[in-house]
Amino acid sequence: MAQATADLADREGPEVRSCDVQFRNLGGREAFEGRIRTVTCFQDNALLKKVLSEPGDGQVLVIDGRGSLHTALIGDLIAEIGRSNGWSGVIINGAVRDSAVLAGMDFGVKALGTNPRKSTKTGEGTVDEVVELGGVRFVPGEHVVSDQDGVVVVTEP
Ligand SMILES: O=C([O-])CC(=O)C(=O)O
Repeated sequence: MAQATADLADREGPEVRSCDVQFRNLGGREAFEGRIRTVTCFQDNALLKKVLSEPGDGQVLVIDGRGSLHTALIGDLIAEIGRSNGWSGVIINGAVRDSAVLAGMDFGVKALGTNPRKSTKTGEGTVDEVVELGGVRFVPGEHVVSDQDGVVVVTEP
C-alpha cells in the first residue's frame, strides 16, 4: 500500500486534514486512495451512477448524501460499474446496500451504514463541488487516502 493515514498524520502533525466522521469500511478493498471527485445528492443516485460510468483512472468519488440513512446510494451493481471503470473507491456520507457482496469486491467503500431501501433516480444533485465532512474540505483534484484508521486529504499524492 502506498501511504498509511497514520504516517500522513505523523508527517502533517496536528493540522492534518483527517476526517472525524467514523465511516464503516464496507468494501473488500480496505485501503484505497486517489484524486478526489465529488457528487452531492439526497436519496437519489442517478447522478453518482453517471459519474461512476465515466473512466475512473484510480480516482475516489466522495458522495455527500447529506448523511441520510433512509435509502441506499449504491449497491453491488453501481459499485461494480465503478470498479470496472477503474475507480479506486467511494466515500459516502450516506448508506449502501448489498453489503455482503460489497465486502467481497476489490473496491473501496466507506459509508455511514446500510439500508436496503432504493434511492430515487431523478438525477438531482451537483458534481465536483467542494464537500465538507467531519471538519475536512474534500476539494476536487486534491488527493484522499482512506484506510482502516480513517480518511485523510492531502493536496498532492
Ligand atoms: O440501483 C440502485 O439503486 C442501487 C443498487 O441496488 C445497486 O447498485 O445494486
